[in-house]
Amino acid sequence: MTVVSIENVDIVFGDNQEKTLPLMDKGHSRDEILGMSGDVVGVQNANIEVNEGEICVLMGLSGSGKSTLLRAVNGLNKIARGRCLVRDGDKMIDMAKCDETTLRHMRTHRVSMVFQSFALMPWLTVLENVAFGLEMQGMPKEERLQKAREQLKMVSLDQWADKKPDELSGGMRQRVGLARAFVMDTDVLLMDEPFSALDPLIRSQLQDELIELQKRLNKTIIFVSHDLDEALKIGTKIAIMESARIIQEDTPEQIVLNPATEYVEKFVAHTNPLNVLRGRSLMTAIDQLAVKDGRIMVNDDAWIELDGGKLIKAHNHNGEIATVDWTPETILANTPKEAVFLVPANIAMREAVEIRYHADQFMILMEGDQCLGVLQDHNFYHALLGKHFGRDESL
Ligand SMILES: Nc1ncnc2c1ncn2[C@@H]1O[C@H](COP(=O)(O)OP(=O)(O)OP(=O)(O)O)[C@@H](O)[C@H]1O
Repeated sequence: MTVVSIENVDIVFGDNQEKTLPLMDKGHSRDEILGMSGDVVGVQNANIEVNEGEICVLMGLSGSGKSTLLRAVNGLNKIARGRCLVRDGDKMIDMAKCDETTLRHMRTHRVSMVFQSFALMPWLTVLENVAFGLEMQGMPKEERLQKAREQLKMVSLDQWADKKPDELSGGMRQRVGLARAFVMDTDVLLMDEPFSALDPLIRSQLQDELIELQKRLNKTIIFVSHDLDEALKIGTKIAIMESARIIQEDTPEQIVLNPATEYVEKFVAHTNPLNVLRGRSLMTAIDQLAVKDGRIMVNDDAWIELDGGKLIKAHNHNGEIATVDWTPETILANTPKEAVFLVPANIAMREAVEIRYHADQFMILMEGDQCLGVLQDHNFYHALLGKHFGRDESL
């Protein structure tokens, strides 16, 4: 179900929109337009659909338009053209065109925002800060303090309820920010670089907590980040922005495998593929393996025999090799090191590397009883060195 739908959105800062919009349509660049009309193009022709339970990350360099687009979703930025629709029950409300009463209703019940600067009120306690938004919803005091307490527990800060924000570390304050957003129980959460001011360990921990909270609460989240590793970790969908435009929108794995432009490729070149890539995109497919005397050669020493795609045997020069049907529950220490592991085709690269670290042999990727391909060391090196753009068919 679509919860947020951004349709052909243009956002322009400045007073010359009648002049600027036609310049945009003629294909002038953002810099040219700044020179010609004095206006800054914040967002140009953005289109995104975010479904219930998705985390959509807007990613790009500073100034690319991420925050501008995010702020349009709760009506903080004026839209020059296009629509920004947010679900309200069975209706979609255009945040750019609705009246003040509807906008207030949407902001208190449907969309809430978490900022990079924690924006806590220093004179209120941690508990009161979390409960503050509920007061705006008109909830009675006891009920809102109770809800705020539950939420603080979820971010492990219940012991800190009566402290003031300045008695907390940055990471703790950002957790209060998260609790304050989640307590509102709105369907949509907008998060503008909420973790970027934190040191890497705390940041990674909060990312994990966000993913956990999200699993439990099934919110729809739009998250701004300039860090592709963060985007790949938490995003179910990533929209990459450059100079006010969305230049690629895709799943994390597809962004890493098929960067649309050099700009995206530069980001991807610095990421760690272990948590993103899956067996199917790393493997050498069965039909790419050489066949000698009816044997499908995995490497110089090992081969497999198939019948209608089903595995009959795996061999090497010592004879037949035992196989292990791997599942995520398999305890590697209890499995033979000499075995060929049969793994699901969507196995995460990290899991496959763990198996290879334990076992001496290649792996076979399975879909049901069908062998799709094999994974061995050069497939991993290939991905780790970022050579998976435009796959090398000779593998
Ligand atoms: N209120 C404003 N008035 C004028 N120009 C603005 C305003 N807000 C943003 N801009 C301009 O719009 C462009 C996009 O800015 P935006 O803050 O959305 O980028 P960003 O990708 O979020 O960058 P950062 O990561 O640095 O926050 C920039 O050129 C910026 O100068």
